[in-house]
Amino acid sequence: MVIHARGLARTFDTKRGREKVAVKAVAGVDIDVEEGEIVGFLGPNGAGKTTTLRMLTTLLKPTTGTATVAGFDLAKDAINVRKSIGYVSQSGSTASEARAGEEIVDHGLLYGISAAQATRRGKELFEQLELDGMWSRQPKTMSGGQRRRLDIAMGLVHDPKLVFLDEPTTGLDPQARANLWTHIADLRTKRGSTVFLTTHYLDEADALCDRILVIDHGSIVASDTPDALKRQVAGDLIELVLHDERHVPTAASQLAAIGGGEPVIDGRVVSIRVPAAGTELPPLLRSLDAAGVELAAIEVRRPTLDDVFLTMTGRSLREDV
Ligand SMILES: Nc1ncnc2c1ncn2[C@@H]1O[C@H](COP(=O)(O)OP(=O)(O)OP(=O)(O)O)[C@@H](O)[C@H]1O
Repeated sequence: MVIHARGLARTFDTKRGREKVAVKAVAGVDIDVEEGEIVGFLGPNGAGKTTTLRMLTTLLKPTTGTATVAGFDLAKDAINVRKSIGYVSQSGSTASEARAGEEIVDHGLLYGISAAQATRRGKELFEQLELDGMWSRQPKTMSGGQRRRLDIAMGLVHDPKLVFLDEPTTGLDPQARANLWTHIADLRTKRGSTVFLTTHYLDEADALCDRILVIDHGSIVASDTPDALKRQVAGDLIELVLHDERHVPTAASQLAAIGGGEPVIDGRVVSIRVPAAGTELPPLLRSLDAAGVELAAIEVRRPTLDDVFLTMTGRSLREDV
């Protein structure tokens, strides 16, 4: 287990007017992450994602709870935790004046590797992350996507096996996001890294993550593969468009027989949600045919993570950042 956290909690004391109030940012979470997994940590604004990440990366002390990260105890051995992980924060960490290569080497020195080692690793990472020719460039002259990849290179210069990425693609255009997804997936396939990332983007979690943890109001409300989450909450939608409205009752009773609840009827369209449409369709089509029900069209729609999120938290994720 690369991350094993139990009851991790953090309360902040803040002031509301003159009154002192305790804000429970994270209310006691259990997190297990296996080696080689890419895990997405999702939740609406203020749900507690960054606070959890800051605790797991030793930047913030938990109020209560315990964790081992990369095999070291978070409370007793923070130094070794820090040496074993990479952390790419939301804002990035590049100072604007230095050259990209210098920043990488400085970062390596910070982690206790030699300048020669940091240069070698840095150049290798620049190649892997499509930053060839950028070694002597100032980060402020780079595009958003290039700067984000430079942030990631900095987080990887000491060759950590566990990488934390806080909203890695926020603010990038769709093409740069898709490009970064490839690089994040490569971290696992080419380097065997474990990746723990926070995101607001459901499509990102869906495309990239083996497993998704959903946090809401400081508590984890779901942990599963994207597919299982979608099946669990929403189910697939089967929609039959009939040639003849007179066949609606027959079609409806056959859909009801699948056992997914009451079919919804709208003119010549009869639909139902079922856990997994793939296995239901062949027998359904045969029995509709046998009953003489002619179809004009059939549509199957898989639920999106959006459906899942809305069902679970009653809130939608901020998609526009
Ligand atoms: N230093 C702090 N002092 C007081 N309250 C804080 C502090 N840091 C976070 N909080 C509060 O804790 C809660 C969780 O914040 P956190 O930043 O972890 O959420 P998040 O899920 O990362 O949100 P976002 O998606 O906006 O980054 C919020 O209510 C926030 O206002």
